[in-house]
Amino acid sequence: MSEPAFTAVPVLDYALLADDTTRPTFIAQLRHALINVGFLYLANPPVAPATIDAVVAFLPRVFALPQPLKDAVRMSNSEHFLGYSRLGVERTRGAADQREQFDFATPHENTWAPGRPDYLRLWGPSQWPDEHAVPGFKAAFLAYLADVEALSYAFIALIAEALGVPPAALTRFYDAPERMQHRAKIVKYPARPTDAVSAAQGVGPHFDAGFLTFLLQASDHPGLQVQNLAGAWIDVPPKPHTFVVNIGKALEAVTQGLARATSHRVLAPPVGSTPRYSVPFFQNIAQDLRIGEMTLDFPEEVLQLKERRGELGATDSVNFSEYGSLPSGQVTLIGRVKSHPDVAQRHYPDLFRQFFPDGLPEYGEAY
Ligand SMILES: O=C(O)CCC(=O)C(=O)O
Ligand SMILES: [Fe+2]
Repeated sequence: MSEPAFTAVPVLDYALLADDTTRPTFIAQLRHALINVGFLYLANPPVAPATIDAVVAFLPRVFALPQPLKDAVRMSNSEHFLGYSRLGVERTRGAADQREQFDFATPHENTWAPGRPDYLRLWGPSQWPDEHAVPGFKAAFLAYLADVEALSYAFIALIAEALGVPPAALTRFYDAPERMQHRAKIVKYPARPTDAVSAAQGVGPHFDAGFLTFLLQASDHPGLQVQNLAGAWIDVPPKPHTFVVNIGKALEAVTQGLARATSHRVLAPPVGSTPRYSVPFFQNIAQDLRIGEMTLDFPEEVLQLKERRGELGATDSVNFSEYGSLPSGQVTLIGRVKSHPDVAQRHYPDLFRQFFPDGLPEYGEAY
């Protein structure tokens, strides 16, 4: 008998890990969520509420900065695709997303040198908004990043345990922590305008890259949806004091599809709504790995759970399918080029021409 397609995203309580009698329950729930859902809520995560609240309180203020201050840190300044993107400039599945965002990352000095692969230019310093205009934001966000980064490493060890492999089977996909960089962004989804039906795409259907995503739904708005095994869209409404955790395409690839990368999207808030805010954190893997050559061996009883999952229905997401053939950094770079053609045109002109042979897609002024 195969697993029925899920109709809700499971909630896992991190507090269960603190006690040896409840820990196995968490691990079993995690195994189920990885294999049959690809998404979970993590309640009571080990990130202090004050650290989260500080970031949440800043969000409306950062987006309310005068436009010239936001444009001063525009993403097209950055070969690392870090910085500010105006509403409508980002694209998913070839259509414009209706969200405004700042991409940041954990601290990292770029060491790319001419002659080395282009994807090694992807990691580098963030562009922070003017400290005088939002005093304390940078410090609050860096504190948040550090805690979620630590959680992301702790969580990958739990995933190894849930799938019956030693932690090193997964941690070998990272460089030394000081050589890694992980990204996070703050996102604002304004209400959809009255006159445009197409503007309902907050972000179109997609998979995430890398290993894990930790998403903070930072306002009380529905809109996030995930696609179940049968292809139906399931709501993932915000739940206080939780992160939403999902699997990236790289983790799916190295686990031979045991851990599912689940297709997801965000619908823009309805006409007249206040804006929705979110803060996704994306855990990367080392850039120069060809993970198609690095799959893992799993215990037979775990592999059988995959068999029981049955056939996967078609999803609406198509991105990051190149992990089998290209270095991981190149896969990420292609994703960035497709999402941010304006940035690519400026910093990666050859790749830009490859993916946009007809030039910049239409979205108002070039940026
Ligand atoms: O804003 C959200 O809730 C999800 C965003 C997302 O899926 C992404 O940026 O990859
Ligand atoms: Fe996503």
